[in-house]
Amino acid sequence: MRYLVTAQEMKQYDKNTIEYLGIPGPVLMERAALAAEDFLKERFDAVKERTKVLIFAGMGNNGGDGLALARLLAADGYTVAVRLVGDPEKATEQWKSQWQTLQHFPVKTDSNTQADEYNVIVDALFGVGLSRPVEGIYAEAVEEMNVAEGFKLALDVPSGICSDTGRVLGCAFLADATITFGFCKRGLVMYPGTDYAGQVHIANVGIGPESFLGQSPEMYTYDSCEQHLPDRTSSGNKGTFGKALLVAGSNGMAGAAILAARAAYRTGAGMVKVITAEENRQILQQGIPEALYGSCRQLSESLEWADVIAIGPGIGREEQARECLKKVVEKSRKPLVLDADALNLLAEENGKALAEKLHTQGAEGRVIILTPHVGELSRLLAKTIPECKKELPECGRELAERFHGVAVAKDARTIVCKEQGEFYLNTTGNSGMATAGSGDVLTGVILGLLAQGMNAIDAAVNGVYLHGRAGELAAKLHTEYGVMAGDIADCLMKDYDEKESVKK
Ligand SMILES: NC(=O)C1=CN([C@@H]2O[C@H](COP(=O)(O)OP(=O)(O)OC[C@H]3O[C@@H](n4cnc5c(N)ncnc54)[C@H](O)[C@@H]3O)[C@@H](O)[C@H]2O)[C@@H](O)CC1
Ligand SMILES: [K+]
Repeated sequence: MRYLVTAQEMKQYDKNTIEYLGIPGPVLMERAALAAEDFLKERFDAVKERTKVLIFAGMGNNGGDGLALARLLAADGYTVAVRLVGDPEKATEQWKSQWQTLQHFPVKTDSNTQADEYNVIVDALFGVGLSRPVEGIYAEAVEEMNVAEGFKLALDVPSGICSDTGRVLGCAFLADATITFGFCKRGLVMYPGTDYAGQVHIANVGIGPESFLGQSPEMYTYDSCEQHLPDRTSSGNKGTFGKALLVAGSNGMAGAAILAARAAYRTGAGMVKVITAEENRQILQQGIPEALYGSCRQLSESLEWADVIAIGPGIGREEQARECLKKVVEKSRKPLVLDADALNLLAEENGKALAEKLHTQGAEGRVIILTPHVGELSRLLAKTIPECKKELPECGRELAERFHGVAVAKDARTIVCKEQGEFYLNTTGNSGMATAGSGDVLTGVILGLLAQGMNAIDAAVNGVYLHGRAGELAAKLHTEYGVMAGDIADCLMKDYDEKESVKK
């Protein structure tokens, strides 16, 4: 598990480390600079004589990190120059102290440096203290760094990237790599910040969980399959691994049902039954012979049969779909995944009564997982799409609260939200997954995990992780251009090592 922190959280943890744990600020800064030095030495020690480093330093402690790095590199024999950007009179105390020390080292600090004469550019303009758009001399400095040739390293956060959202404030440094201190900042994994950050390295500078003092970060991610999948009993039969009911596919939309059913099986469900339009019967049975088939008339008895239910992929918004949704809500209390048109139906004026019922059921303990993309989320919350995109965690949480369930807010960085507690931000996947049917596969994955007895939050978190990971494997085979939803379903679990619970 990897924490993702906001600027405010990071500042609080800095403060706690210094004031409560008693580790002085200059020690933290020194460790930050040492980590950055190690990072550069690993890459450039072999060509030290030819390496010329130019560090752009702002007037805050990020600039202070830059000054400390300049000193360490110079002491180690590197050719180093520092370009100050801002008014040193207004610099922080730690910065001033670093500046004093730097005067004893062979570092060029006049303003005549030309970025194109250096082959390593370090951005130490702003870190988590960035508070407004980058303009004027700061924007000019960012522009100069960006057009320069050579390797580009950002300290803590690329200047201009909002640590909390990944948004560009004015303009931003385009790094090859970012070395970030203490904890990974949210903006380094969210878009577009992640593209500006390049490769992200997290340096331990002595700020750890001990510094939380009861206030752990609100967001986390996973970097590998470290999270646990349901145990598989060797003696289990198909009943052991759960009976999953999938209500999917109106006339002409059999593909959605096939994709979701295949994904549920690939994730480990014992039995999958698909309730779909009569017209889809043949194509469904050819497309996925492993699945049981049922018509909409058989929904009530199938609800009895099932352990878990998903409804939505390709159902459309016609009367039959509305009838099915009504039955699923009114005649069952079993764990339920709601996706696609099931969500759109709930957002409609005449879906409000059903939404109310679900809210009550959620409060009474029914497991409810909603998997809206931003458009569906905006309809459900009666907000605009830009509003939802801008505040995806908050909007996801609002939806989770509304249904007393778990909301999977799908975007390039999908966020899993509970009513309270931390958010999971997913970092697996790629642009190849923005393709028709990809969401149907995710619904199947989550359904498959629920069928095996996983709780709602674990099924949602693991589901989006595995779905994204399958997308990465599919892109290896077909490139991001060529990935189709069926490829994602086929790549599910392909690199999962049951014994190690990590990527092979
Ligand atoms: N507190 C600590 O002990 C540690 C801090 N560290 C470094 O310190 C950084 C945070 O330092 P600070 O809090 O001083 O903040 P920054 O150095 O990120 O920048 C803050 C300064 O920039 C100004 N500023 C913000 N946005 C601006 C804009 N768009 N245009 C012009 N000026 C702008 C602010 O008014 C402030 O003076 C971290 O990112 C990290 O690099 C590290 O040394 C690790 C330990
Ligand atoms: K920076």
